[in-house]
Amino acid sequence: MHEKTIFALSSGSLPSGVAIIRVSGPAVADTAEKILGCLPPPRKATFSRFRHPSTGDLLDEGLSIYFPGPNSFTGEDVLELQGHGGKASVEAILTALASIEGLRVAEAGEFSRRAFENNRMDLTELEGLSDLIAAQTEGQRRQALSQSQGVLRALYEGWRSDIIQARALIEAELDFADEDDVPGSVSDQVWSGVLTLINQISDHLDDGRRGELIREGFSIALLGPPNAGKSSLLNALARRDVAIVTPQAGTTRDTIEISMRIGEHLVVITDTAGLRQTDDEIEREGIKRAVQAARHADLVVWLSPSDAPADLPVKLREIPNEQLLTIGTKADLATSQCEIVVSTVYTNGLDVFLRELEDRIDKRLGHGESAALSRQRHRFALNECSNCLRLSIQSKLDLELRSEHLRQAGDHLGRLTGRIDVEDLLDVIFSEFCVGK
Ligand SMILES: Nc1nc2c(c(=O)[nH]1)N(C=O)[C@@H](CNc1ccc(C(=O)N[C@@H](CCC(=O)O)C(=O)O)cc1)CN2
Ligand SMILES: Nc1nc2c(ncn2[C@@H]2O[C@H](COP(=O)(O)OP(=O)(O)OP(=O)(O)O)[C@@H](O)[C@H]2O)c(=O)[nH]1
Ligand SMILES: [Mg+2]
Repeated sequence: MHEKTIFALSSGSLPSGVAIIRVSGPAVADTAEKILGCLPPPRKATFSRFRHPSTGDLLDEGLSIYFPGPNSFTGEDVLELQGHGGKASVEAILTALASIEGLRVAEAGEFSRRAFENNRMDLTELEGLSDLIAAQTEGQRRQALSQSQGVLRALYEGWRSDIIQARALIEAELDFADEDDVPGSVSDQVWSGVLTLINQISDHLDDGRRGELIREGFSIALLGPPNAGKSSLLNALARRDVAIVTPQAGTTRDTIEISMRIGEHLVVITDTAGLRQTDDEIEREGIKRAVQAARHADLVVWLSPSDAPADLPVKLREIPNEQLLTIGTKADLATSQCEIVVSTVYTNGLDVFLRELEDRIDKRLGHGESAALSRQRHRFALNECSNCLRLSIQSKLDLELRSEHLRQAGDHLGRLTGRIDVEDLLDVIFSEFCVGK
């Protein structure tokens, strides 16, 4: 339990219709007495007057809710003061709270941190909560909500307890190794169970980075010869004048990124320098970056001008078919061989193009059918876990060593959910939180 009671404005920026100030910690009951004159009934929204604890001045009136611990968001006693969302009203209440002995302003993410420390949430749920607040698309919202409700926690804790169970059986076998009548079949079963687990983890990892792409954004690179209309298309998609467009070939050099929503998903679209042979040093650097962007993209859109069709250059032929979409541009000037054609002059074909993008993105990212890992941290830990499990099933190794590999495998999952030594990770995770969360 923490000594200090923390408080902060938990609702959004002011002014707002209503503002929610949360207080959490051992001094909550005392705080309620001082500000409200009494402790409101548990878990009931109660109309109250908020008064300054020493002067008795009326500060605001609103609703108060008391959540006695451990049945609260943080697991501690929590008091919510839901007042008017004026800057001065909120300031007056915060100042009054600060004047009470034992209370201090919460740091960013501190309410959530206490929820973690009181075992109300594990690390993956915390990350889900942080993602939920950052979510900008329906896909992100759905994934973050289910993660904050513990889909990954359930999966990883389940695996961890399987490993602990397996290790217990192996340890038992080690203890009885001197006795002649121990059947080998127990450990055979254990190792076949571990093999099943390795396969489950591998299926979970082998998801085309679905969860990470939902969270970070699906990346699309626009490539083509100079003057194909890449920057014009970027501007049309962004509906603003982001990139310079001129009739001169070789206008764009730096890569230019925009973020937008397509269907349920966040997408990052990169405009690039037109590909051609050139002696211009700056342009050459731009082309190098363009090729890099193409290699890192989840989808490359190749723009072939209808009036001067251009094939995909050799250095982009390594890109797999399903990550490539060729479209004809400047459809107003000539007929194109391409199935999808656009014209940014008459804004023709943009809707068909967008629908094709949406289809491809949805196919790749799905609709949150199964639990997907959402961070590289998860991928690293699961890979480490899996490596240890693979070592543990090597029958030529000493049984004691194999058991040790099992222990390490379990520890990697424990770090993933925050059950073991994660102090260093906490600061990283909470740095993403805002004050009041
Ligand atoms: N006013 C308000 N709205 C809010 C929050 C809040 O803190 N205050 N939340 C802040 O994130 C979210 C809801 N999160 C919460 C999570 C748990 C409990 C809670 O009291 N849990 C108890 C009782 C559960 C139950 O009755 O089933 C418990 O888990 O024991 C409250 C809010 C979104 N809306
Ligand atoms: N007729 C017609 N002209 C277009 C269309 N799209 C772009 N243009 C023109 O083509 C020229 C080149 O357009 P950009 O968008 O700058 O082409 P880019 O592919 O970005 O060119 P670089 O940056 O040089 O590689 C400009 O003059 C545009 O106005 C189109 O759909 N139809
Ligand atoms: Mg350009």
